[in-house]
Amino acid sequence: MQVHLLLPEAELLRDSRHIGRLVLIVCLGAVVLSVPLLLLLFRNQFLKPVQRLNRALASMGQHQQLIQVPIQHEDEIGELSRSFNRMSLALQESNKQIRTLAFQDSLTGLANRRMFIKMVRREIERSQKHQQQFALLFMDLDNFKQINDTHGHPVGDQLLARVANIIQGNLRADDGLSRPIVSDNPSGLARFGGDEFTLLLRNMESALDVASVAKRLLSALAQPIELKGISCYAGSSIGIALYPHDGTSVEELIKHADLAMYQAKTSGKGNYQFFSKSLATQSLQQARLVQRLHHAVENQAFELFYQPIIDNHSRDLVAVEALVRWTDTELGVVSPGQFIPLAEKNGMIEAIGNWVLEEAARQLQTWKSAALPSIKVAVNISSIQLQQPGFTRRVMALLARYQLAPQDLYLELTETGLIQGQEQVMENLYELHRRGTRIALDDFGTGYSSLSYLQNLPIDILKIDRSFIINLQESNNGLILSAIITMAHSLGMQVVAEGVEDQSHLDFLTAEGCDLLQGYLFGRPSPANDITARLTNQHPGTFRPSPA
Ligand SMILES: Nc1nc2c(ncn2[C@@H]2O[C@H](COP(=O)(O)O[C@H]3[C@@H](O)[C@H](n4cnc5c(=O)[nH]c(N)nc54)O[C@@H]3COP(=O)(O)O)[C@@H](O)[C@H]2O)c(=O)[nH]1
Repeated sequence: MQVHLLLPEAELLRDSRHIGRLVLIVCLGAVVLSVPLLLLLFRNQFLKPVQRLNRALASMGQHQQLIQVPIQHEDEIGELSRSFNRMSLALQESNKQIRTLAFQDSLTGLANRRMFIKMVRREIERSQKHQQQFALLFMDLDNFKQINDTHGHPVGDQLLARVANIIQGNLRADDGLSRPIVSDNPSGLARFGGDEFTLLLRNMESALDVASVAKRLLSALAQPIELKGISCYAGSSIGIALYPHDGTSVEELIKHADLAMYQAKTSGKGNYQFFSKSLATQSLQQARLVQRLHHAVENQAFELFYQPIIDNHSRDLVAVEALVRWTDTELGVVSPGQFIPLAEKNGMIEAIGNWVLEEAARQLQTWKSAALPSIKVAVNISSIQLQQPGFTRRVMALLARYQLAPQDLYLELTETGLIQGQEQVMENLYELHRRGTRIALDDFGTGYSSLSYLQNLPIDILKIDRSFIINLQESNNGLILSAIITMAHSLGMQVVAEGVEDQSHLDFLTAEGCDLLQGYLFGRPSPANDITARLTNQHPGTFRPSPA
C-alpha cells in the first residue's frame, strides 16, 4: 500500500530553512565556545612556557646568575626547557671560570690586583658611610730577585706561594680583615704583582694596631723558608697608608702605601713605614733627579776626578781612584753617593760605567804618553755591569784600544755586589783576573762577608772602609783594623786604607803595615790636571800629605 502525502512546496521550504538556521546556530555556538578554549589551551601549553623561558633568558643576561626553569611537559617545549637549563648551567660554570681568571692570582690563589682595587673601592664606600678608617698595607719581598736569579723561576714561584701561606697563617680574625668580593680566599690579602702583596685592614682605630700586624708579618717573613732543601730568607718591607688620612681614592692610597714601602726598603729593609707628606715631597724630588740624570746620560754630562793612592813604603803616588762627578745645569752638584744608586735602579749604570771606563783609560794613556811616573787607575764597577756577559771582552778591547796592559787597571767592587754571587758576575771576575786585571774589594767591613769566604774569590786588594779609619778612636776599631790587615796579608792580599785624614791615622796604619793609603791627608778627588801637576813635580819618595 502506498501513501502519498501531499505538502505544499512553501511549507517544505520554510521547514528546511528552519533546520538550516538551527544547524548554523549550533555551528556558530560551537565555534564561539571553542575559540577561547583553544586560546586557553594554546596559552597554557605553548605561550606561557615560551614566555617563562624568555623571562629566564632576560634575567640570566641581566644578573649573570644560575637560572633553572621547571620542566612541566614531555613535549618539544619540555625539551626546550631542558636545553635551556643545561645552557644556563654551562654558562654559570664558564662565568665562574672567567671571574676566577679575572680576579684571582693563579699562583697563590689569592685575590689579584684587579680584585684588590675593587675591594679598596668598596672599603672606601663602607668606611665613608660609617665614618671609619682602614689601613692599606703594601708588602714587597726584600730578597726575591736574588733568590729567583740564583735558584731559578720554579723555586721563585714556590717561594711566592709559601709567602702567601705564611702571611695568611699570621693573620687573625680580629685583625679586621676585609673580605674579597669574589674568590674563595677568606682574607683581604692580594698578590698585587711580582713579589708584591697588599692587605686591607678595616676598622683600624689606632696606628698601633696596624703596626702590631705589620710587625707580626715581618717577623714571620724574616724566618728561613725551606724549599726543596734550599733555605731561603725572603724578608719583607711594608708600607702603610691610612684612609682617610693618607688618601681618599684607591689610586692615592695604593701610591702612598707603595711610597712608604719604598722608604722602608731604603732605610734598611725588613721594616715597616707609615706614609707621611714629606715622603711624597721626597719622591717628587727623586723623580726629578731621575729625569735630569737621563738627560745627563744622553749628553754625557759627567766629569772624572782622581784621588791619589799612595804606597806606604815608598810614599810615592802609585795609583789614582777615578770618581765620577755630575754638575747639573738645574740641580747643581749632585754627589755620586746620591745618583749612582739611582742609576743602578733605573737602568743607567751601564751607560755611566762605560763612560767612566773609557774616560779613565783615555786619561791613563795621556799620562803614559807624557812619560810621567807610571801609575795605575782604579775604577768603581757596579755589580750590574759585571752581570753583562760581554763585560770582560769590552774591558779587554778598551785596554787594547788605549794600548794599556790589564795590570794598569784596578776594578773596585763592593762586598754586596760580590756576595750576590751570580754565575755571570763570577765568570767575568775570574776571567778578568786571569787576564791580569787587578780586583779590589771596596768598602770592606760594611757588609757581612768574612775573610774566609773572600779567600776563595780572585781578590788582590782589600780596601778597608773609611768609617773604620775616620772613627779610629772608637772602642774596638783599632783592634779590628789591625786584625783585618794581618788576615788580609796572610791571604796574600794588599790592603788599602781609605779615609786617611790626619797624622794619627797615618801613624797607626804605618805601624800596622798597611800597604796603600788614600784620603784627604794625601789629596781630595780633583781634576786630571792636578794629578798631572803632581806627577810632573814628584820626586821619588816625596809624595807628602797635601797642605791643609
Ligand atoms: N759605580 C761607581 N761608583 C762610583 C763612581 N764614582 C764614585 N762612585 C761611588 O760613589 C760613592 C761616593 O763617592 P765620592 O763622593 O766620590 O766619595 C769618594 C771620596 O771622595 C771619599 N773619600 C776619599 N777620601 C776621603 C776621606 O779622607 N774622608 C772622607 N770623609 N771621604 C773620603 O770616599 C769616596 C770613595 O769611596 P770608595 O769608592 O768607596 O773608594 C762611593 O761609594 C763611590 O764608590 C763610579 O764611577 N762608578
